[in-house]
Amino acid sequence: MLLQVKNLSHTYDPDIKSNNYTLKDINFEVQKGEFIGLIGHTGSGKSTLVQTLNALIHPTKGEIIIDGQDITKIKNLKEIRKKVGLVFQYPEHQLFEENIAADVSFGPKNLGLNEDEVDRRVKQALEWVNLDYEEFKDRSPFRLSGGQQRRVAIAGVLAMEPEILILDEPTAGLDPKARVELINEIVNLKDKFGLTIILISHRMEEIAQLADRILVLESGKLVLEGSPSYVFDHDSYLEEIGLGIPQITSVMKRLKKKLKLSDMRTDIFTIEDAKQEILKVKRVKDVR
Ligand SMILES: Nc1ncnc2c1ncn2[C@@H]1O[C@H](COP(=O)(O)OP(=O)(O)OP(=O)(O)O)[C@@H](O)[C@H]1O
Repeated sequence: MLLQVKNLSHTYDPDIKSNNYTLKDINFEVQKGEFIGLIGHTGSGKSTLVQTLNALIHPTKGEIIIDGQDITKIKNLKEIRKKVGLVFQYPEHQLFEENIAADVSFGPKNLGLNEDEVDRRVKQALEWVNLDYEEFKDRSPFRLSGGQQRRVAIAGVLAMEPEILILDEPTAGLDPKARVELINEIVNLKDKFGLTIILISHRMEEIAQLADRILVLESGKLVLEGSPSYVFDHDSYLEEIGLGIPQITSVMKRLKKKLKLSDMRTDIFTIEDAKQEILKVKRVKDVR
C-alpha cells in the first residue's frame, strides 16, 4: 500500500475543542499506480485534504502513512516533497523565474542535487509534459499560453520525482482545446510512467474518464468511495450534496427509463461509448 490516511481530522480553529472541523475522521488507502478522483461541493475540504498530504497543513489529528512512514511525524519537509508533489489551483501564478529551465529546476536545486542531476530532471520533466527542452528552456514562462504555463508548473513538481502527484483542478480556466491537451498529458503520466495521481476536479466528465476510483467529500467527511460506475450510480445522493453526474451518463439514464430499455448500460462516460451501447441495444431489439 502506497498511501494510508487514518482517522484524519483538521480544524483551522485554534481552539481545537470548538468542534469546528474542516476534515472529519477521514480514512482511505491508495495503491501504487492508482488514479484517484477527489470530488466534493465547493468548501467540502478537498484542498485542505490534499494540503495535509504534502505537509503544507499539519493535520489536527490522524496519520498519513506513505511507504510505511507517518509523514505527520517527519520534520524535514524536503523528504515529504520527494514523496508527494502538489500542483495548486492556477499554478501559473507561482511561476516566477525569468526562464523556464530556471523555474523547473527550482525544486531539485533546493533538494541540494548536483548540477547534472538537476539538468537531467529538468529535461525529463519537460519531456513528460510534452514541452521540447531546447525550444522552451530559455523562454520566459510569462510568454506562454495558459495551457503551456500550466504544463511548466506541473513539470516543476514532476522534477522533484514524487511518488504521488496531486493536481488541484488542473484544467480550471483553460479553453476546451488546452483542457483536452492537458488531460492527455496527465493520462500519459499514468500510462507511461505508472505515476500515482490524485486529481481534484469539478468536471465530472473528466473524473469519470480518468479515475480508477473516486472519493467523495461532503462537509469534511468521506461519504462515498468506489469506481466511477459505482459512484455515478448514486445520482440522487450526489444531487443532494450539490454534485452532478457526467452529462452523457444522465442522458443514458433518462433514455433507459423513457424507452424502458431495461438491458441498456448506463455506466457510460463518453459519447463514443454511448453510441456503441445504443447501437447494441437497438440490434438486440431488432433481432427480437
Ligand atoms: N486558511 C484557512 N483558514 C480558515 N478556514 C479555511 C482556510 N482554508 C480553507 N478554510 C475553510 O475550510 C473549508 C474547506 O475549504 P477547502 O478550500 O478545503 O474546500 P474545497 O473543497 O477545496 O473548496 P473549492 O472546491 O471551492 O476549492 C471551507 O469552509 C473554507 O472556508
